Amino acid sequence: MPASKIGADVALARLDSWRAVEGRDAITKEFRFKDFNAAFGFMARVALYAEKQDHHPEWFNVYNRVDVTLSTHDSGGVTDKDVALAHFMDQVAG
Ligand SMILES: C[C@H](O)[C@H](O)[C@H]1CNC2=NC(N)=NC(=O)C2=N1
Repeated sequence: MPASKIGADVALARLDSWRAVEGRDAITKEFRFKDFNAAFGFMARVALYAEKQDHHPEWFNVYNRVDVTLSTHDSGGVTDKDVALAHFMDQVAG
């Protein structure tokens, strides 16, 4: 049973410094770290959480930068699962 869609606007009201994606029901944030090691450590921790939650980010990494987009593919938009993953990412990023 896919999670029910809440939409980007509701999700953004529960989060800090995430943004809506143009033309798609998704949320996005650019994380910056001191170096590649720190960026990859962030991705490694998030990856384990994502796997445990069976809910995975769309992300791009170059050096100390990790650009993240979250949406629930099975539900066709943003759900509570994306909010939970976004909160976890913000905690890990510090
Ligand atoms: C089969 C597997 O449970 C599903 O494909 C999961 C995997 N991870 C997922 N991640 C995200 N972001 N959205 C999904 O709908 C989703 N579905």
